[in-house]
Amino acid sequence: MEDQTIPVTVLSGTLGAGKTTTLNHLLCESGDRELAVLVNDMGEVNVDADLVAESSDISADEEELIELSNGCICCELRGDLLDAIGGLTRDQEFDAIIVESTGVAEPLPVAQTLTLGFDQSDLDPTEFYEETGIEPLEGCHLDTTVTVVDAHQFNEAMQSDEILDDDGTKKHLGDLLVEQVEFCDVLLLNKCDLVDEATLAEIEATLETLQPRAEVVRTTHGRVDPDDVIDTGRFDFEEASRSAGWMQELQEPHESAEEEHGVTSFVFEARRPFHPERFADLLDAFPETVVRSKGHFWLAGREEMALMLNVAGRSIRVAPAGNWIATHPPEEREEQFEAHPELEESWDDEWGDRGTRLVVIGTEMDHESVRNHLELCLLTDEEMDADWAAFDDRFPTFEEPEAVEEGEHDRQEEIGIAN
Ligand SMILES: Nc1nc2c(ncn2[C@@H]2O[C@H](COP(=O)(O)OP(=O)(O)OP(=O)(O)O)[C@@H](O)[C@H]2O)c(=O)[nH]1
Repeated sequence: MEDQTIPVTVLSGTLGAGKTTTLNHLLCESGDRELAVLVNDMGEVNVDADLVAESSDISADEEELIELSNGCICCELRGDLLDAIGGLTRDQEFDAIIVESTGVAEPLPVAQTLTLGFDQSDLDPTEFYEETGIEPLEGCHLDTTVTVVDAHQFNEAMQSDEILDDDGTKKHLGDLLVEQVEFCDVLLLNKCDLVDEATLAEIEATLETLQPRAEVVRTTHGRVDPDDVIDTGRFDFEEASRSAGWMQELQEPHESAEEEHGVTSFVFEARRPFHPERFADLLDAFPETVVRSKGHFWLAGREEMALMLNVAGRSIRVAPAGNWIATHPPEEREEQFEAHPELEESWDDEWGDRGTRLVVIGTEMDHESVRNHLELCLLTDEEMDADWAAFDDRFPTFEEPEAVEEGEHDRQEEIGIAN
């Protein structure tokens, strides 16, 4: 059923991608639609809000332009974001609300705040309300999440070593870029005027592989048809959380050799562990043709815990991925078998569920060579019989593996040995 409440669109995108330009275009082209906008800047002064006010007929003194400064709406300003939207829906008659995030904001926590705040999901929001003191909002719904991608900077950003600081949380530019691409309904490939057709087609193919569910729209100076990004009805939290290309690839792996503009992928699987020193060496010099890799792996000497590899451009992170089921008490193991029969089928008599499953997505990537590199990191027959604890292991040590959930970036540690 169509939601009759006010649709909210969230614009994300790295610094300078063209979010403000797109917002201005939407304000100019909104026609009969009354738009309210909410602009988030990290600094004390909201430069973007001033720019929006300057170049459109909307004014910061009026109710329809709200600034949220000195913080980030994906972190400490989550409550302020909901308060501001609550104020807009209570006091004024608007047809749609647009939220412009800062260039370092992660879209998932923003969407989570909005879906919980609007009580739009099946998740239990009680804890969230208690933590934030927020009342559930009525009268609006998260409708479309849009990521603006700078076509001119895309390849450079993916190869960049630049580290961004989002209020203490450090992350690579490529990592943030991939996160923004993987979690959205519409991708605006902006600054198309600065890039040739072949490069555009290649970036488009990468974007479609990273996020197969999103609509990709090419734009110049953010000139998008407002109907493509406002009141589209495209957002669905559960679907958005599951739709990243790497996740789909892990669920239904297929070696995609039929390349589209050189973008291909494969799943690497192994039932013996990586040698910690050789795998660390490989991550230190990971093939540049790999754009994205994600999945869990087994490191010799870490028989309690699975580790998660997260490669996005030049960013390489390793985080705990929970204890192997083989370490669980037998009754819990039985429960897992009932819930996931395939687990029992692939169970190893000696090692249980321990193993490696990584999706690897790349541009002009030599599958054989990347596969070979990974295979050479696996323990040899001789090493399988050696004392694994004696191997040189410079991966970080992690505590409390069970408590960590994928997506909780603040607990993920920069690997330190890569880059
Ligand atoms: N050539 C070209 N320039 C563009 C295009 N879109 C935006 N720009 C320019 O790129 C610069 C950054 O654009 P903004 O809209 O401010 O980017 P933003 O994403 O809001 O940036 P932050 O708020 O700093 O994160 C401005 O100088 C724009 O005029 C485009 O399609 N082509």
